[in-house]
Amino acid sequence: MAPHTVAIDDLVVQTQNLHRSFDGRTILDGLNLRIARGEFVALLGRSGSGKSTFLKALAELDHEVTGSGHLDVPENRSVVFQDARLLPWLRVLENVTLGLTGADDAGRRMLREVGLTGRERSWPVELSGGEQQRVALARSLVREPELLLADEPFGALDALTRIRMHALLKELCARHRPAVLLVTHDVDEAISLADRVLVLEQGTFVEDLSIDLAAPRQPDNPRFGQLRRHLLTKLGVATH
Ligand SMILES: Nc1ncnc2c1ncn2[C@@H]1O[C@H](COP(=O)(O)OP(=O)(O)OP(=O)(O)O)[C@@H](O)[C@H]1O
Repeated sequence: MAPHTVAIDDLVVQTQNLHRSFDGRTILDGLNLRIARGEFVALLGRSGSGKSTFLKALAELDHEVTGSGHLDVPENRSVVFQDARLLPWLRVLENVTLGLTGADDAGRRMLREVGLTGRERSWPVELSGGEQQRVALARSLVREPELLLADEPFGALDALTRIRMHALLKELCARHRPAVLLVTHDVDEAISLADRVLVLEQGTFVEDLSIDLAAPRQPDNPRFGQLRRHLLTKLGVATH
């Protein structure tokens, strides 16, 4: 695997030799990663390979991660999970601006950006799963984070909604420019969205691939197919 070069003064994430084990079982085995400002990185790996464990380490939600090196992540970061995790007793706009003072206008703008103008006063329970995830994205981006950590954010959505959400996330990232670490099990999602795709296997990154594909990234493009086959092979899936 060729090392990925990133300008040293423009790093948003830097991990050195990150380790995590559970009950004597090594899950992260000395991971080194650098993510540059505004870079979109997708993280693939088989179920149980440690993707969420790695994301939790970057979110500083796991204080038992060890390593002889260090973990640098910005304070201003947001996390989005597979379930929107909205507070049911707060209206949509209040969910977006929770913890921020004087942010109603920014919250309304964000809700417009995610296509939810007119739903500011709705309760979360009145929204579909896709709409709730749009609110979660608005909540995460209204803070203009330097780093957006997303753990299978579209995993629970139907295929059509997922494609719409991909387009939305691309648009939002182009406007707000956070660095992104997107955990996904969906190879096409990774190729469609990311500048760079990592594959985690047996505790280490076995691939760090730049996606050299111009927009629009269509799955029927031959180069898309090549990248898909390459990544599936790295994931141990036979492609004939
Ligand atoms: N708190 C915990 N206690 C014990 N084992 C854990 C804990 N969290 C994760 N693990 C184990 O670590 C391994 C990696 O889990 P993790 O959730 O990071 O995988 P993943 O790649 O995100 O999987 P999936 O794609 O299925 O979500 C799994 O074997 C899991 O059982």
